[in-house]
Amino acid sequence: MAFEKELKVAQLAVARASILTKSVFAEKAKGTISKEDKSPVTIGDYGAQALIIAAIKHNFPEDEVVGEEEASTLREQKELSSKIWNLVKDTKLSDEDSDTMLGGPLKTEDDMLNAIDAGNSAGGAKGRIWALDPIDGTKGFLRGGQYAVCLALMVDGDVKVGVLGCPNLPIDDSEPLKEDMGAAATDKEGYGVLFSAVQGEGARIQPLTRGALSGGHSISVKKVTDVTQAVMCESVEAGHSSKGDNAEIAQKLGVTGKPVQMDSQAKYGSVARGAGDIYLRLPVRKDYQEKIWDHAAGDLIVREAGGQVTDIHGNRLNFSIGRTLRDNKGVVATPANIHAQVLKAVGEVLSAKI
Ligand SMILES: Nc1ncnc2c1ncn2[C@@H]1O[C@H](COP(=O)(O)O)[C@@H](OP(=O)(O)O)[C@H]1O
Ligand SMILES: [Mg+2]
Repeated sequence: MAFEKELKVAQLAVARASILTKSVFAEKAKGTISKEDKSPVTIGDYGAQALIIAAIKHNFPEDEVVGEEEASTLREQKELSSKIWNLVKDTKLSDEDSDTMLGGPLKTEDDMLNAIDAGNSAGGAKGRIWALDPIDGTKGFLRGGQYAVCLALMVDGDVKVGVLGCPNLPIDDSEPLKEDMGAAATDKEGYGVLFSAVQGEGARIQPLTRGALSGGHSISVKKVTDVTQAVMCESVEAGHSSKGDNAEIAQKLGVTGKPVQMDSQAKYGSVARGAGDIYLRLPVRKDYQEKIWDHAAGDLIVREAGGQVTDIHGNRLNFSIGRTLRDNKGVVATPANIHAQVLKAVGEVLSAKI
């Protein structure tokens, strides 16, 4: 098996970081942190990035990381920094051997800040580079909905390993996709999954509960024989993907069900396990460049599960040109057998607008 150690480190690091984000949310849910306070997401984001980068650097010191966050403002906010440090230093997996593999907990607050800042790679087409989004779907995290801890390894610009921690998705693959799953799910039994894929070796899912990683099975997209019955999923945020265009495309395809709205790369995971079928991300602002950390893991997981992922023009997402996907516009992720049909509808609706 290729990239065995990379996969293990990524799975364990994402699991450990997911535990941290869940504990931050639990504080918020208890009311210790007020509803208006946005700091939980900041704490979760920085903390998760520190834990994951520390694990990568311990195991693969030469590798680079493209991480969404950097610590310059945190270095000025001592109180926030020490709050995050208190969580980071205590976040452990339930299995001690696994913690040891990750290099154990970080030693000092300064180590934590340096780990966060090590996510400063410019990306590109050469060498081993990890793409990391410590909390994708910030809005979802804050409202108790879907969010994801996302990590992918690219080698020479090609995604080889992808892992998505989705603490609020149901463990049961056959549970129908619902918008409010997250709100019901936080810290309840039966929720929390980890998706992973290695290029050429398929995609898997396993439960992400109490930090233990066990069990799991391979997953595949649903074989959609009648596109009118397909389940579509889209962003919650109207500013991230055009709902109007999505509705027109659905109509053109004859899809009758309402699209399921959820934040984060949980959408990619849902398509990969056959709970959702079509994920469209339709540009709202022409000048917006998608970030590689918002797509790298999901792109591989869907493709390894038998799906196809392109932009709205039918081009593969190009992760080799830096921190953004500036060569691509939007995303069309579907089971391979209906991709051409969906892409055609996307093209017809969007070209009529130019
Ligand atoms: N104008 C825009 N168009 C598309 N995506 C955007 C956007 N502005 C921000 N985003 C990205 O959308 C991500 C969330 O996607 P989704 O809507 O699928 O949940 C955000 O990730 P973060 O939540 O990590 O900041 C952010 O990177
Ligand atoms: Mg994101």
